[in-house]
Amino acid sequence: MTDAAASGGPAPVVPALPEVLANVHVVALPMVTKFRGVTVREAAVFEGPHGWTEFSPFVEYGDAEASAWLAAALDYGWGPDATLLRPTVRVNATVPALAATEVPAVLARYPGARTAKVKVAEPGQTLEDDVARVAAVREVLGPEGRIRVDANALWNVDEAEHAIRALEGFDLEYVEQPVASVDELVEVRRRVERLGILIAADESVRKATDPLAVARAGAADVLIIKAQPLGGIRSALAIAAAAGLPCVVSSALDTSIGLAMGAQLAAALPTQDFDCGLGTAALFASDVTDAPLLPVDGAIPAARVTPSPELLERNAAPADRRAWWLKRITRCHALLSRG
Ligand SMILES: O=C(O)CCC(=O)C1=CC=C[C@@H](O)[C@@H]1C(=O)O
Ligand SMILES: [Mg+2]
Repeated sequence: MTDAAASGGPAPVVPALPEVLANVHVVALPMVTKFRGVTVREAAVFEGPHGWTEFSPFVEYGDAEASAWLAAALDYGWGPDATLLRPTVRVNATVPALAATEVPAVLARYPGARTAKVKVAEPGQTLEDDVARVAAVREVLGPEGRIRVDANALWNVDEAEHAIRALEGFDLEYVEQPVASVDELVEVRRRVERLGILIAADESVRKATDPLAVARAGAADVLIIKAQPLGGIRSALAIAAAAGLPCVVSSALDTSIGLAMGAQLAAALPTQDFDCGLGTAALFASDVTDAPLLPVDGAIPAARVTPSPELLERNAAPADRRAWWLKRITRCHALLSRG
């Protein structure tokens, strides 16, 4: 779990449990395409005095890791509002590890996006599949488009070097989490430095005990920061400031309520050199609001989202799943209360 306090972050805001549980809706949102093995995304959304907020750690995460996501939800609903420096945030298209033939249809879901993030290194697929997918994206975006790839730590150092060389001709903006550990990132970065390809760290920031270890080791050129896993907007801003590296805010496959939290984090960063991975409402067949944060002209607004009661009802998770989420919130709340 990320320790926000250890990185100089703000003390968590923890309202009493009955206040948190007073108005929890658990939803199960269908997706248009499988993404990181997920076809139905479960999330808990609830209302604090500052507006609607979201708690949606992936179901396989343990309580210690999930409690950082609860800290984020509570901070967004109960804590102070972030100071926003821009009203909208440019987003990238997110291309799951699909066949190259499916790429044009996926990109069409992100009107105006000039950047695409392409998933690679999917188990059961080959480097040829990745090359074909990236080629198809380059074909649609044209030479001016920006392409980044995300391996989710699934390569070893040699595989990463080999794959990056195979993909080099597509003019990559950066390679996200090619390998798992900070030491391996350092080595891959050293090996591809001469190619002028940047390395970004994602899991090494959001799943690390010390989210600043990457920056200290010089293991990446860019940090991927996510509001929920990093304990909230204020905590993520503190990590970004302490790291001193360019940051790309990305979604956690949140509903539009959580995406708005991410958009506010992005809008509060002092600089924004890269498009953000916050266009993922386009991967959902249904959301919690009639006005989901779908990209328009390649951007989404950095404004809070209020759900529609009809959609909360229509997308409500089954009773056993709702009970599971309420227990999870209760356990994570206990961990946060203990400090
Ligand atoms: O960054 C994007 O374009 C979209 C978000 C995204 O890729 C992710 C969201 C949720 C879980 C992660 O496996 C994944 C990522 O690795 O960045
Ligand atoms: Mg990633």
